[in-house]
Amino acid sequence: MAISIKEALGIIDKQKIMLKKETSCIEEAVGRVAAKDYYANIDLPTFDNSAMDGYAVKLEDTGKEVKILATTLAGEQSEAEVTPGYAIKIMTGAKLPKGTQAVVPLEDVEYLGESVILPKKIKEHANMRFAGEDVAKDECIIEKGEELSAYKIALLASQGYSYIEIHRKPKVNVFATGHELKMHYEQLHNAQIYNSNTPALLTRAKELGCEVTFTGKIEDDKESIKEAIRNALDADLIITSGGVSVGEADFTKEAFKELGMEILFSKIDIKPGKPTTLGKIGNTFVLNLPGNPLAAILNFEIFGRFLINRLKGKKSYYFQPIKAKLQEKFTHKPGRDTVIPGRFDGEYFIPLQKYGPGMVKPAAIMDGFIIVDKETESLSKSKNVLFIPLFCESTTSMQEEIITKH
Ligand SMILES: Nc1nc2c(c(=O)[nH]1)N[C@H]1C(S)=C(S)[C@@H](COP(=O)(O)OP(=O)(O)OC[C@H]3O[C@@H](n4cnc5c(N)ncnc54)[C@H](O)[C@@H]3O)O[C@H]1N2
Ligand code: MOO
Repeated sequence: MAISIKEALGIIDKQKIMLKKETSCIEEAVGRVAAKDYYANIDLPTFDNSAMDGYAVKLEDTGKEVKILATTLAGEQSEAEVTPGYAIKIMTGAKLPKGTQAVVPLEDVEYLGESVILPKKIKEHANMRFAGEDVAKDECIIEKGEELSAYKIALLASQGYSYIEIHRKPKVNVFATGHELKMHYEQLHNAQIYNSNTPALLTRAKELGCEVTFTGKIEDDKESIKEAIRNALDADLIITSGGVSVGEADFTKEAFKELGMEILFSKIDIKPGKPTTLGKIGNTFVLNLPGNPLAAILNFEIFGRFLINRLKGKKSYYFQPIKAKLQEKFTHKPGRDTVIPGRFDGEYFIPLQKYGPGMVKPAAIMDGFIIVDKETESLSKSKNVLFIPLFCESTTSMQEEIITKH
């Protein structure tokens, strides 16, 4: 019996995942997932310091002439103290001398040689940066399960961390069977087609942070397929496409079955992709996607991506859709929850004009998709839809307004 999309995701959610760890230097850890919590070793800033090149002063000297007592540069520890009638010249980032109540920028004073005249208004604590105002010592800076961006790596570096414990990349093995398939570097003969699914799944899994292996083209007999599966069982996930429906001349399904694959689900109430199957042999997950290219890709984006995020050890692995408006009224044949690929222009979701399950181009031009509920017959223009993006970087071919105004 077919299960719903949510039930299928629920099954993936409940799986116990065996996560392995490794240590990496922080610069190599971008895109990886932290395997433990990291805490601040020091306050940031580490000491009170100046935000401007200027003069450290007392507030009571506002508008007065003060003598320049000393100069302090970044990296220096000044012994001098600010007292009434005196200012200490200070550079950006330099430790604030004792007694500082504000820093006045160089350009705001009248320079008289050995003294300066301060402005008529000085705010308490102006241009002063305080220890711990950015990061407080002992606060958690990276949580276990967080994906490491370049800027989280900067945060680790600012705390003196050189190495970080991360989860191992999920190992993914991608498979191709089907005697009509040729690789793009081979010669096509009558009624043959190029295998576009394997390159799609290989590169997308890589893009999502997996270590990917391609088990070349396998002979279309059961023993060869079984041998290839046995060789791939050190992977966390084997992905295949094709041979999941009811057609003849496909041994993929049988080969997995004979190797003891436990079926987690085998039919989903989804269009396209009803035959998408997830199983497990030992600790290796097996995702059998439909052969139809768009069906394979859309189902990979829903179930494969979700599973990979779990295999990466990410703590936030649920989809976070973007609320978009539907550009035009949309009609839908009720029956199955349906995945509609489309574009997102920052405000509107625009379904693609053509998107048959056997097509390749729609996946290349979509920004993401919406999933229309099986009982929904139509969605009105401007209706809010839940858009699931493929990529988060939002760019366009035309220059757009980027400044927010009142
Ligand atoms: N009588 C029925 N026929 C079909 C049904 C059904 O329920 N009853 N389901 C249809 C649906 S839905 C889909 S999806 C496909 C799924 O079929 P398979 O997963 O068994 O895939 P194949 O038959 O091997 O291939 C389908 C289609 O995709 C092309 N293909 C396969 N692999 C690749 C690849 N690596 N790169 C590019 N294209 C590929 C293949 O040539 C076929 O055109 O079955 C429907 N039929
Ligand atoms: O449901 Mo199939 O998976 O149409 O393409």
